[in-house]
Amino acid sequence: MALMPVSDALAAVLAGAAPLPAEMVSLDEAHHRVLAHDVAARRTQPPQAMSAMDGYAVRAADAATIDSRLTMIGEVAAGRPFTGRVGAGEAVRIFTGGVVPDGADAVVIQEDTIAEGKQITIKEAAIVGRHIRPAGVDFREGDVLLRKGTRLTERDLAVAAGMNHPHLAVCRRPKVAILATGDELVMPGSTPGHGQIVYSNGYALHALARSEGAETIDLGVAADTLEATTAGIRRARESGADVLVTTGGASVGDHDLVQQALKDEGIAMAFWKIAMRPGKPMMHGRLGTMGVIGLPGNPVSSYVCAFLFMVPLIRALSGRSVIHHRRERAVLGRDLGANDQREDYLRARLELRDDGTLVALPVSHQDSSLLANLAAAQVLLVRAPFAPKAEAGSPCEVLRLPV
Ligand SMILES: Nc1nc2c(c(=O)[nH]1)N[C@H]1C(S)=C(S)[C@@H](COP(=O)(O)OP(=O)(O)OC[C@H]3O[C@@H](n4cnc5c(N)ncnc54)[C@H](O)[C@@H]3O)O[C@H]1N2
Ligand code: MOO
Repeated sequence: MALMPVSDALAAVLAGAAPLPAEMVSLDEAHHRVLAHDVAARRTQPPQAMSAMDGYAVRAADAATIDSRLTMIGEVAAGRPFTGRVGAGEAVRIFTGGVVPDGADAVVIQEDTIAEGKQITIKEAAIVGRHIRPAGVDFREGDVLLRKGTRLTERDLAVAAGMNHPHLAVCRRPKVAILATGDELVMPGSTPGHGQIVYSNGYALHALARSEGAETIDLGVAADTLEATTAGIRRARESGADVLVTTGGASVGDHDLVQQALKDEGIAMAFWKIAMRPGKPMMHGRLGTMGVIGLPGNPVSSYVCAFLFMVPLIRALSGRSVIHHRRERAVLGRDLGANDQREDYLRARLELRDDGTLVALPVSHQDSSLLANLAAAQVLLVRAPFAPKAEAGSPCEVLRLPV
């Protein structure tokens, strides 16, 4: 049976994944949240022309020559404007952030003056506009500086504050419930019995989902029975999860019960098995409004499929305008043989050569159980189905893994 291409599988996972409803949060809570609407400035910044330096506000024509003498008629500081007007031969003491008084068209910094009482001697010629920030030079009321779909950086929070928005409308965080399966799993720190394996997948899945802005719900590990797996699925639905991510039990073995349990619960299955390595037995469907991603149990398969499918889904539900991983160009660090029908995602190290070239060096063992080289890799090197053999130095495409 032909396996589903990765791009079709991703399109199926994202089909109908609309941004979750908006909620208002304070700026303190808005870091890394996703804007639900465009945000326009509520004020002009700076609202009036302001001094960029400490010195004297003058008429440039009066201070155009060295040793010009001016009379100081007042003072302006940030927040305390001068109400008068600067006339011929006059200067006003001004500080950084002070409103430039009427009549003045330049600021002479104090290092370029000699002050004796109210007499100011100019030691550096003034230039019209010098050291003045014109009104609106940063932004004007109504300017849209933050767009819907933006994941807010700390710099975005500062600009939102500057635009006078104490709260922002952001999309609700997706709730992602994570259910592991497997009788053989024991928790880190315990002493595994013969044939037992230490549970690891969930740690990467929770952290990855949270770093993408999801709220995660830990459904623990279900034993390899239909009852336990079904109970886990039901708890996901009761918790109001937007997405259920299962890991393990996805393949064809007698103890691989996830698909059966999902079917018994009435899943509308979109696909099972994709043309991808690692990750062939991945499945996806919908249980009512809850999206379901059934990840394979092999630790590398579980992580790589989560990175390729769960992450874009979380981004789409979060309302982000950019949801896809971006492929980068690199060159191969070693020869690779021809590929088969499965799109390959090879764990690789990334090196930056002195000439600026990025070199991707696939690790030699790509078995999907090997956690050590997953942790050591910086990128996934993507090889198309049936890609011919390729020599070291030839171009390739990589996806950077999160740091
Ligand atoms: N006859 C076939 N066998 C297999 C096929 C196939 O097409 N035909 N596909 C293989 C591929 S590819 C994959 S990937 C695996 C996926 O298997 P499952 O999803 O059923 O995963 P499990 O059997 O439950 O576990 C596999 C492996 O991973 C360990 N595991 C599982 N969960 C965790 C966890 N949370 N933390 C750490 N390790 C975990 C588990 O102990 C197993 O060693 O199927 C192949 N077989
Ligand atoms: O798809 Mo499996 O992940 O190759 O081992």
